[in-house]
Amino acid sequence: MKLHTVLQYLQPYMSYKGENPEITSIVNDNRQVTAGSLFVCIEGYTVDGHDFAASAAEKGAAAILAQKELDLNIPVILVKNTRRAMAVLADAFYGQPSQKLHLIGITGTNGKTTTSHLIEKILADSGRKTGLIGTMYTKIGEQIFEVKNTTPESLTLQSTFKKMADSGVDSSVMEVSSHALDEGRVHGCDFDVAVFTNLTQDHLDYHKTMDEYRRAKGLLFAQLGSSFNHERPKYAILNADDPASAEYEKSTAAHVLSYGIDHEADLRAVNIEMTSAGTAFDLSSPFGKHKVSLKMIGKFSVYNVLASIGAGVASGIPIRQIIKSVEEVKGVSGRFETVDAGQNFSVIVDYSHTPDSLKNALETVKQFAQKRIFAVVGCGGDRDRSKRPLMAEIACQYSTDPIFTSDNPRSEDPLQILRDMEEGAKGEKYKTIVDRKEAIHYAVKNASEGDVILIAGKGHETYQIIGNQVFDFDDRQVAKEAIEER
Ligand SMILES: CC(=O)N[C@H]1[C@@H](OP(=O)(O)OP(=O)(O)OC[C@H]2O[C@@H](n3ccc(=O)[nH]c3=O)[C@H](O)[C@@H]2O)O[C@H](CO)[C@@H](O)[C@@H]1O[C@H](C)C(=O)N[C@@H](C)C(=O)N[C@H](CCC(=O)O)C(=O)O
Ligand SMILES: Nc1ncnc2c1ncn2[C@@H]1O[C@H](COP(=O)(O)OP(=O)(O)OP(=O)(O)O)[C@@H](O)[C@H]1O
Ligand SMILES: N[C@H](CCC[C@H](N)C(=O)O)C(=O)O
Ligand SMILES: [Mg+2]
Repeated sequence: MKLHTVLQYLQPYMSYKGENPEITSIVNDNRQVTAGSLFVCIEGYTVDGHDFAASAAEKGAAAILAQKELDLNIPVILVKNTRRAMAVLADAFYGQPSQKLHLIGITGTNGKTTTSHLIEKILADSGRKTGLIGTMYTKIGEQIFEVKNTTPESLTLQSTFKKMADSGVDSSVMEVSSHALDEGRVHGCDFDVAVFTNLTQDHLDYHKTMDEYRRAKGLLFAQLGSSFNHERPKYAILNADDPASAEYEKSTAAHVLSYGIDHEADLRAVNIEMTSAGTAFDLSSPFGKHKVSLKMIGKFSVYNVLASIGAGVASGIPIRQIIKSVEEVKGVSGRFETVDAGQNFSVIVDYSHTPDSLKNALETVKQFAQKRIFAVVGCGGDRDRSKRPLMAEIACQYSTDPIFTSDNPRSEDPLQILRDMEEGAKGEKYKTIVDRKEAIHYAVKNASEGDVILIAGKGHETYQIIGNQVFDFDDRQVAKEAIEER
């Protein structure tokens, strides 16, 4: 594509009449520059991409997109906001691929990964060829690719959509993080269905206040197309039991389908019955009443299933078929996953890393624990500090044997993270074991018949980040070894 062609998409932002080289790729990392690249300089949170412009030019970049003057011997195109311009160019360069897909976005503090997998299964079972983008990986058909972020930046995202469309994918499900909405990583994404799971505390290191966090998540609904294309209707699937939904309903022009348990909703679960083997409920919906019998447990699973049913209905799939699909799901990797090595107590590995998800997980455990509940809990470093004492307090309140340990300390001192946690547990009985492996072994060694151990925070993760080193670490594996050692 010629530089002038690429730039025509930025006309509202700039005018440029210089050279017109061929643009072979658009990148925002100088390490990815090859001959003919357009290098986009992003002012980041840790470094300034403008500092890598000279290196990009040396590596053969054809042009630079910047928001600061740069003195280089290749064309430098100046715009006010490179992140925004990058999203516009990404969409154009890859041929507006999201318009070729039935695109479903999911936002909310907890449940995005789980819900996205449920929706993917519903779509796949109905004969669609699916793609998925989220915390664990990107999936194109059956192929799996590693990811750095839950929601990638715009260039990666749009190139992924193009790969999906090129390989015959017709429907794609993605997690949309609040960071991505705030940074405009999803600008240009033509969502057909936007799903809201819930809003509780997390990420206040980034958003500062709950109001700002709520506003960021709301962008997904505000940005759903505001024109009524009746051949391709847009839907917002909102949680009637979460107060933020009222605001999101006001901010979207899309059709709204609500779901809930405690409040009136289009899709409502009533008569919920839970056992340690599963959850059954009656679904009332505009399409009649249906019995649903899940293999997953917990009230939160019912919410995720209701949200997925909403997305399925909004995707034109018959409700009976949707129910059949969700009834088959055993669970999602690292989410309330049981570790079974023949022991006479339960071990559950879960990805709860927020106060609300930890409380939900422990409340669910309480329903079938016969005696003690061990909660092995840590909090991530370089993340919202204010959730640490809250999570510690919840661990003390909802378990009999709270064990505070490390999650991914990242650049922080693991002992300081534990001290932050301990602030929330004053006067309570708990144990602190900084080494996660030791903490898991301690719980396993001390558990007896009928007890439950919840190992929270790292779920599917197969690593632990301490300082800037990444160590192999898998809670499920470590728990298994500990059980075998008993
Ligand atoms: C705080 C935050 O949102 N950071 C994200 C942000 O990074 P940044 O803007 O700070 O980038 P930077 O590292 O300073 O680099 C600036 C520019 O210089 C470039 N660069 C940098 C180094 C170099 O040698 N050469 C070079 O060209 C970079 O490519 C970039 O263009 O933009 C990057 C690209 O989109 C993200 O990968 C990065 O996520 C980091 C890894 C992160 O930890 N983010 C977390 C907080 C996050 O976004 N989490 C949510 C999930 C939350 C949830 O699900 O609960 C997510 O969506 O992942
Ligand atoms: N609907 C829900 N409401 C509250 N808690 C939930 C819900 N669904 C799952 N959880 C809890 O939250 C944990 C994380 O779930 P999941 O990975 O699906 O969320 P996520 O929103 O994708 O998280 P992340 O923001 O880290 O990507 C689960 O392990 C479970 O304990
Ligand atoms: N998406 C979340 C995942 C947290 C997982 C937890 N294990 C941690 O490292 O804090 C985040 O980036 O904040
Ligand atoms: Mg996720």
